[in-house]
Amino acid sequence: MTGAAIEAVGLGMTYRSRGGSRVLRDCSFRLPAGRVCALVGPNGAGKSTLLAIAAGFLRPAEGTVRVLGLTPPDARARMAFVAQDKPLYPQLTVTETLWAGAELNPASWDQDTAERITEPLPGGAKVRTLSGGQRTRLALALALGKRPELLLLDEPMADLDPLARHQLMGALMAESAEHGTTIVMSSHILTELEGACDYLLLVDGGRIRLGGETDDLIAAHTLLTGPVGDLAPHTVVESRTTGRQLTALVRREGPVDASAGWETAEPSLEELLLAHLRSPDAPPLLTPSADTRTREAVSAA
Ligand SMILES: Nc1ncnc2c1ncn2[C@@H]1O[C@H](COP(=O)(O)OP(=O)(O)OP(=O)(O)O)[C@@H](O)[C@H]1O
Repeated sequence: MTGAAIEAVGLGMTYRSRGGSRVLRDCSFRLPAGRVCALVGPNGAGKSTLLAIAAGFLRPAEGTVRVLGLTPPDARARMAFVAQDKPLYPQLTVTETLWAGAELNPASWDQDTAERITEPLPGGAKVRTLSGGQRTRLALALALGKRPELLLLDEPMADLDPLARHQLMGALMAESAEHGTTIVMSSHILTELEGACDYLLLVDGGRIRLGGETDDLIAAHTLLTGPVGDLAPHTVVESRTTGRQLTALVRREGPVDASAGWETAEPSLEELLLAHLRSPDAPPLLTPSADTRTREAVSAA
């Protein structure tokens, strides 16, 4: 699949009850189709708001968002959204919920996939009697059964036990690999994302701080440890000194000065994210595939 699954330009959002203060500001990014994207950021960063806008449940105050090349409401039939509170009909049973999924999505419904996900649940159990994790399983079954091109998941794994998390993560990965489904998954559990997601969006304070291929974002950074010294010309994300010892995360602008006596290492995903979260003034970084200006520049040339 080619093209963008999501393309946002200058997205801004306010909630009236917050007196007009911005919860998203000037968010511009592109998520190429077919990627499994981790949406990370601290509590209150704006992740759920961003997902709800992409799903067409909220209208942005500023800017535009295109989903699968369409406005979010027009793209709804081709995407699925599992919100944090997993809204389901409490009076329906598990089996009836899947029937409803089939009725609502006659053209695309995949009963086998949905049943594979709900397999451990008793079909006759009413939704209102299910545990939080069991409801999550059913909500994911509905979403995957729809066979969407884009799957938006807001903290999907938070209430699942480790085995269920492992199994459902595997099902999501298989779905993406087999059908090219784009998946966006918000989470605070970095270990769950590290091996699974090949794309990353870091939202912090309503802004996009990092966006792009996880490997490329990691590779653009270097951890330096050694004697205190001049870090120019590199872009410093975070630097700490203890006595005469320096620890810094930088974006390399050319080779690292061999005479400075620094040891260099590639940061882990966690080190990369934590350094950015501790340094809100570090400049944002979008790889070319995530940068909406790249295509404008290419088409203008
Ligand atoms: N319905 C609402 N009305 C008013 N303010 C809201 C509403 N929903 C979210 N907010 C505010 O918008 C900001 C972003 O919230 P959002 O839920 O998008 O963050 P998040 O990154 O998903 O957080 P978390 O990781 O805690 O789920 C927060 O300051 C929150 O208080």
